[in-house]
Amino acid sequence: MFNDLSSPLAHLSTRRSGKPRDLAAPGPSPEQLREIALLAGRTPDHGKLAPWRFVIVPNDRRDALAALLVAAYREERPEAKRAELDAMEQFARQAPALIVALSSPRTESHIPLWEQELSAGAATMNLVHAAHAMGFAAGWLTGWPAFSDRVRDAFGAAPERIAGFVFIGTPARALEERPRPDPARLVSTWEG
Ligand SMILES: Cc1cc2nc3c(=O)[nH]c(=O)nc-3n(C[C@H](O)[C@H](O)[C@H](O)COP(=O)(O)O)c2cc1C
Repeated sequence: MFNDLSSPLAHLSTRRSGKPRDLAAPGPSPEQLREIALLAGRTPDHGKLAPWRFVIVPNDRRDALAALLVAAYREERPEAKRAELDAMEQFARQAPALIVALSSPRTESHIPLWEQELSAGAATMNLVHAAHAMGFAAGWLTGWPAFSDRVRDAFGAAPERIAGFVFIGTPARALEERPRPDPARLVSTWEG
């Protein structure tokens, strides 16, 4: 069984993301989506900088997102084939709900950028955890859109970066396990 919510430990040991393209209704309500983002604000960060933020993409803005991704992709790759543009459209439209997680580093701070970016990754993971704790499944994607300056500029401004597109909904097909790290390589004991 995946995503067993009977206890925090049960959830951590059965946690499995949903594939965004396989996420269907029901998704979170607008209030739940906001709550998910607020819950992810409770993330460790050195220096209390909160070097991340979350942008909710309402469903009535998905067409606008699709148009943005297609235009940005075409601008960078004028020779793009129809299938590539279709993939951008599908990316923007998949799953019932979407939150864009931004890494928002404070460059004036003495806290190293690396630490701020680590915290942004942790905050994005907490978005996934919050969505799962509410009974949904989430999937964290980056792909081409996360590395396009034009797309980033539609959500924020440099030096911000898109940490991830977190899609949320209910798995329309049974989740399948993916390979997990070899415990022998994953954990060792320092022998000094
Ligand atoms: C930073 C980051 C970016 C990712 N981007 C993609 C992506 O673009 N496409 C993809 O198929 N999976 C991507 N993944 C992996 C998915 O989130 C994947 O479904 C996830 O690793 C499933 O693992 P889980 O079941 O342990 O949550 C990304 C993961 C991370 C952490």
